[in-house]
Amino acid sequence: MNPLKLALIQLKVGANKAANLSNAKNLVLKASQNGANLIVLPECFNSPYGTQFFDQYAEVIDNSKHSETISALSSMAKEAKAYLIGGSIPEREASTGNLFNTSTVYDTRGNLIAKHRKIHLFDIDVPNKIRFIESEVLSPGNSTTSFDTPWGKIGLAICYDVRFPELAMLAARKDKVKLMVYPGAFNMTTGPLHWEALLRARAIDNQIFVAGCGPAQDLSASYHAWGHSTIVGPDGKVLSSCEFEETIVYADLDSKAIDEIRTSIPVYSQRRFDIYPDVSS
Ligand SMILES: NC(=O)CC(=O)C(=O)O
Repeated sequence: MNPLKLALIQLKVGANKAANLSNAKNLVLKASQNGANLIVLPECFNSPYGTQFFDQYAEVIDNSKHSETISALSSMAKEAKAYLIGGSIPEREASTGNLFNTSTVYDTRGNLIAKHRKIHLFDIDVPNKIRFIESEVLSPGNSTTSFDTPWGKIGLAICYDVRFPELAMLAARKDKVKLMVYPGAFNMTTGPLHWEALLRARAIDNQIFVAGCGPAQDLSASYHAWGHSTIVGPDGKVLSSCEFEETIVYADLDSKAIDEIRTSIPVYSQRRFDIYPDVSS
């Protein structure tokens, strides 16, 4: 099997949903023309990121009746003939009206094959820096997500979920994922402090590939994103990254690298679950 060519689209997101979708489409097609097999968009890619926007931009995700964004993503994947992780969007659950931060995944024919609702909501208050309380308007998801591809299983979670190592470990050990993908949107406070460190930590913990895809920075928006979309190898080295601008970050992922690091530094098989089977209390 040839390596998986991964493309992270660091999209510039604005207030106009139709423009965001059309911009995403252009860059998805560009990534596929450059040979990408799996293309990723950032967290909240069809709407500005902010609790004040989620209700206005929310869409129902329904297999039989596709929303504007779901239809657009499905067509993009089909036209690109690539797997597509559609960043995330504000989702409205039809039966309850509850809102979620939700990522959807499409195969090369445009079929919706997986859906992840952000499990850990971004509730932080750093004095004089940033206060963001997603739980004021969003409900949390309650399940982990992985999906099959010809390159093996891929795990999916969203942004703040990266801070919780248990999720990636579950995916790596139970689902045997080779790559964990996080559409994200860190900011100018938490980005420089933690973004790359967390992505590298999840890769080193589990000896898998890890990717985080953020939006480009827009200083006229209320939320100043950190950008820095990054792909990390199973040995913890950054394979590819960028800064703040709209761009596409690529890397070729060969699963042989996972076998090599697990053989040379075998922590994957040296874990002592007899000593720490449950650390929840
Ligand atoms: N946007 C997020 O969910 C998370 C984030 O910015 C952070 O953890 O920092």
